[in-house]
Amino acid sequence: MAFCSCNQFLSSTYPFPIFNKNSKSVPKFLNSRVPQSLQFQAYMSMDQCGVPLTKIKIPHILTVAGSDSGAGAGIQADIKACAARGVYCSSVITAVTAQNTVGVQGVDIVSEAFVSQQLNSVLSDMQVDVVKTGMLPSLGIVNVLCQSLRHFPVRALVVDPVMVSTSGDILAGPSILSVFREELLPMADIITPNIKEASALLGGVQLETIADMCSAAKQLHAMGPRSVLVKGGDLPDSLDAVDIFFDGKQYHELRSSRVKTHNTHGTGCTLASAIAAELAKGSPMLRAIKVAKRYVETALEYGKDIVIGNGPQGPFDHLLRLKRGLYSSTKQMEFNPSDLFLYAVTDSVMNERWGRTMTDAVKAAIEGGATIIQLREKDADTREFLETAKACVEICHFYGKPLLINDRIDVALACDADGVHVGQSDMPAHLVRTLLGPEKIIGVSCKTPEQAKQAWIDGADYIGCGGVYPTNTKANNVTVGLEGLRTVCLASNLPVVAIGGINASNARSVIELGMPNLEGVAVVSALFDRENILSETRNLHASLIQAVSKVKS
Ligand SMILES: Nc1ncnc2c1ncn2[C@@H]1O[C@H](COP(=O)(O)OP(=O)(O)OP(=O)(O)O)[C@@H](O)[C@H]1O
Ligand SMILES: Cc1ncc(CO)c(N)n1
Ligand SMILES: [Mg+2]
Repeated sequence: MAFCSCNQFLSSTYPFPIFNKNSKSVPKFLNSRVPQSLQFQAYMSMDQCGVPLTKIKIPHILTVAGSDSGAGAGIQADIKACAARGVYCSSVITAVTAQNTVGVQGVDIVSEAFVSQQLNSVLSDMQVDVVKTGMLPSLGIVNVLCQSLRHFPVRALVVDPVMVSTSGDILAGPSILSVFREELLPMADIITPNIKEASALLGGVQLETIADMCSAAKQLHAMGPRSVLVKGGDLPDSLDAVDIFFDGKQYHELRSSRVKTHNTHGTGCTLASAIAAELAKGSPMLRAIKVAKRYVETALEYGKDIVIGNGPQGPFDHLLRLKRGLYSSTKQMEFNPSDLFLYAVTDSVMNERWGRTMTDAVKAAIEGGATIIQLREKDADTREFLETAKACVEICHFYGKPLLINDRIDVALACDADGVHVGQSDMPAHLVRTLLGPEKIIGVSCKTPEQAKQAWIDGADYIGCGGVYPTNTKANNVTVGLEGLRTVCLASNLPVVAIGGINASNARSVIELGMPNLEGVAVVSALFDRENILSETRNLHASLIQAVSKVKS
């Protein structure tokens, strides 16, 4: 059945018009023979491409700020901070700066008419919750912004009164001060000046102590904003990063440890965007500031050692990810279905029985021909498991083999494993994919065609199917047999690895099923509950090679 396009969809229950409300055309199918109530349900639930029309209002920040070509501050910082804090961010650009870690080499101011046009485009259409302002380089731009805000009121306004970059370059001159004081500040729910900006707004008073910051916050509050945060990132001789929040009644001293780093370019823009993000999610002001400050501190800590540029003040890591590559000895393994050929699943109880360490067992299995390792740990302490997992990642990567973690997504993330394997009662694979991201390898245990189809929809990379034969390794495990394995392979769009009671003598029957997407066998006891892992793995590998060549011939 053909359905009409998205922009003809209007919901009477949704508080905002989601799609083009000017569309007057009546959906064609309303004239067809399908009962109208059914048509409406179908219409409500999917578009012409079969895409579900789920109505979710995303918190939306509009940043009105300047572009920083070095991308540590300005619009670029705002968008990254909003992405990190899980809100949508649109952007009205007021100026384009040529800027790097050394300083600001040039500024090109966008005309007020074009700033106005951008504001109109976004505010007239996109359901903005909170506006956050940064660099507002001309009096005209501040004026058109105030006009737009009066015309399109939003839930909250966060004003970061950007004037001077940390490098000392002027981003907005004294000409804007009067319109700032008279027009913009009284509309703001919060203003977030740093020490220099607070001083400039107050006509040049010196601010050197926390008491000075409190007094400045009070005087700025008298100019009309609902609350004031004076930021102390540049407070001389302060061991902590101290900010003062004044809500008109009470002062709050917000203190965090000062991260020892030169990578602090853009902390102010980032803090203001993160405050806006929390407000858009519904937090009250003080809570929004505390969360935002904690986020800035975490991001600074995370990015304190990164090197970008040669200047005195580098950018940091808004998404807390850049550092990852530096510490892992090798990059994430790319998944190849042939990795499933001889899939070794570890068992620490068996290792104890034979008096060996996990790392020795993993090493022996790989040297014997294992093509992928899964660490399966049911009882160990998390900390002990993590340490073992880290050591095993190193070994596996040394040999160029992927390492997966059974069940424990947290451990997989913490040791930067190549992926995880989950069962039907563990976390659903689509959530695992969300948590681990697009690169990691995800395997799912499936016993039925339905489970196999779901694993594919959920974004898994492979299916583990079993128990093929009865096994003691897993209690109460249903044996699906070779026939069950065949059914799952036939139903699956994904590569399959067979598991359950497989060893060197019966592996051949599994391979001889001849299913094109059956890539290999997974084994526990046949390798690890034996005296010599190396020779057992070699044997199994040889049997598999033999079986495959027989199937091919
Ligand atoms: N080294 C640091 N460690 C922890 N927090 C810091 C550090 N430097 C700044 N901050 C915090 O970052 C936030 C931004 O304050 P800051 O005074 O740096 O703003 P700013 O001067 O406007 O920044 P920028 O102009 O670089 O964007 C404040 O909450 C401040 O306490
Ligand atoms: C564009 C821009 N906005 C704000 C700041 C303040 O950090 C900066 N350096 N550059
Ligand atoms: Mg600033």
